[in-house]
Amino acid sequence: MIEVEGLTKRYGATAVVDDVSLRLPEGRLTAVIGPNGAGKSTLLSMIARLMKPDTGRIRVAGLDVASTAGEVLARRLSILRQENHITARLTVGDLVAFGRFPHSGGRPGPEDARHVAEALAALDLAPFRDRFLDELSGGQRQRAFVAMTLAQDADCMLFDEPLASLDIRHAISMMELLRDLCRNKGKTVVLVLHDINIAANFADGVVAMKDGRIEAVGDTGEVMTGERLSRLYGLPISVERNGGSCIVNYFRSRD
Ligand SMILES: Nc1ncnc2c1ncn2[C@@H]1O[C@H](COP(=O)(O)OP(=O)(O)OP(=O)(O)O)[C@@H](O)[C@H]1O
Repeated sequence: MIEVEGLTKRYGATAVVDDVSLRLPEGRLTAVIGPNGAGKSTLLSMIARLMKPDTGRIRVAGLDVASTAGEVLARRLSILRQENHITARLTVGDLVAFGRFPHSGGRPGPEDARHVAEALAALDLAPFRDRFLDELSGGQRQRAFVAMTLAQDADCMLFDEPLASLDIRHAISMMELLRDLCRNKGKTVVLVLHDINIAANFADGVVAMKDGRIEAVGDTGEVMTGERLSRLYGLPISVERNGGSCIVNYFRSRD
């Protein structure tokens, strides 16, 4: 469970996250959607204590994020940010093993090795284990960072645009993997998504943000309506539901 209360972040006079309150229950996959600059990354960064809010409180798995020791928080919460630059020359296996640091303290045991192997296999990366990160394609590198975050095995996992650079097969398989982690292991997964079709088809719940505020929050079917999405993005959008699947159609804003 992630609980956010009255969270605000300002740059000068502009509140880029403006009095946001949210409860994201455990065992659910929540997509955060909204236009560029809506405040999605800022919200995730504050939840993960990478950025200090001006006001507000955040609790993750019952822990107050502002006052919990780093090593305790890192076992409950992981985040993968939008941009990941690592200057050291690391292999995929080394990177994913870093995810175990909060558990292993730098002295990995069999349990750590198991998590690393599982994360590599889940992200289709076993053949790349000994490759250096700068010898991978963009999508392979992105999958390696996601594998590192999974290996951390935190209760709550935050991902900022995890599907960036992924082909459609890997994107779908990553969403299935994250959904299974929620369903079968009770994880709480929150991810910023720009692909609203994928959000509509995989997320249990959606948080729609614009101008630093929550425009809508709730179950995916309630939030992802043509009317709401058109207003959110300022573009004509319709949503078709067919059995269990959902198609979001975008129209050109002019001829
Ligand atoms: N250091 C900063 N100084 C001033 N404004 C900033 C700073 N960092 C971010 N912002 C502004 O905060 C707002 C929210 O940014 P944020 O990255 O959270 O948006 P986002 O919804 O994640 O956008 P995107 O979809 O483009 O990734 C933006 O308008 C951005 O320009």
